[in-house]
Amino acid sequence: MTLAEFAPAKINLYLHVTGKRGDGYHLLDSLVVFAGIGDSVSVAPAEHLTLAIDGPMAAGLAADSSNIVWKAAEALAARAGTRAGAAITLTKRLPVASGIGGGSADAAATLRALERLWGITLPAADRHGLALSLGADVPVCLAGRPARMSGVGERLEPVPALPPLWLALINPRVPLSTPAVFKARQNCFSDPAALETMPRDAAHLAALLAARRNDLTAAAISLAPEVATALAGLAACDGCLLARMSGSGATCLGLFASAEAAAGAARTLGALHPGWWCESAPMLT
Ligand SMILES: C[C@@](CO)(OP(=O)(O)O)[C@H](O)COP(=O)(O)OP(=O)(O)OC[C@H]1O[C@@H](n2ccc(N)nc2=O)[C@H](O)[C@@H]1O
Ligand SMILES: Nc1ncnc2c1ncn2[C@@H]1O[C@H](COP(=O)(O)OP(=O)(O)O)[C@@H](O)[C@H]1O
Repeated sequence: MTLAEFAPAKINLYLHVTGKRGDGYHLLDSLVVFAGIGDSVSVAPAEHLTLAIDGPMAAGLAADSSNIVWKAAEALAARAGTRAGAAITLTKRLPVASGIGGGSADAAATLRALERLWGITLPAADRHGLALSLGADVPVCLAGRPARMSGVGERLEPVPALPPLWLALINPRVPLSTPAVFKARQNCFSDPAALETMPRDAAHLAALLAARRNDLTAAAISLAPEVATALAGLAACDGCLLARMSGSGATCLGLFASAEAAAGAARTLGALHPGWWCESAPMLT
């Protein structure tokens, strides 16, 4: 018996840094959605824990206890008090350290898959705490649906229904470390900016988002100037309603009202920048 879970890319449609906690973690306000492109995690019964990694982005990722998939499995086993093992396979399609939460999505998919394999149902608060202990982005990835994320990532609220939307996702293949980007930013803060109106369509959503920002963009560009090139390239594509960086970068997203327009942008930028990761996908609603 093998059980598989999809680990979709996490996209920050806006990301405001609203403050800083005493422990150095930043307070955020973000509209988080998921894309129909991602990694996958499959699990099968086994006596011990093992991890194998395949897929186009597997290179350089260690299949040992430093991998967040392994950490998620160990943390769940400890919390549930089980000594069961599992043979885990991670198929890595998302670029590593790229602002689209690949590791967080993998951790969340691992928790979901192992809960099924091991027959575990944790109380909701324990499950949430376990996810947060793995990373600030893991709770939203575990919830797996569009949400307003605040606090350091622990507060999740439902958002108004979002219209159909397609994304071009462009990564210049420069890994960016999340702590390094937070460290490089100017020490100023934004107001929270929840979406209060239900967007009529993709263009309306883009207009609402245009009044918001990703507050980590300047810091990411200071470390990886290619981010600015990706944003300008996306903005110049036919049908691009908004170009923005996701998370701490370097992946940038273009918002489009059709699958064809998003795919066209990914093709155009892929042809201009061989070696960049240029994909398109629907937003999952
Ligand atoms: C910035 C965001 C936005 O969604 O996305 P990514 O760029 O990672 O995809 C996330 O908050 C990242 O979440 P995640 O990658 O899980 O962060 P963690 O592993 O918990 O923390 C890594 C480091 O990032 C910084 N950090 C993270 C989250 C936060 N709210 N404040 C922070 O200052 C801290 O320096 C921390 O040591
Ligand atoms: N399964 C995993 N996938 C991606 N990165 C992982 C994984 N396990 C551990 N990591 C480490 O986590 C760091 C953050 O990676 P990732 O989650 O892809 O980035 P981001 O937080 O920018 O979206 C990387 O530097 C990588 O070494």
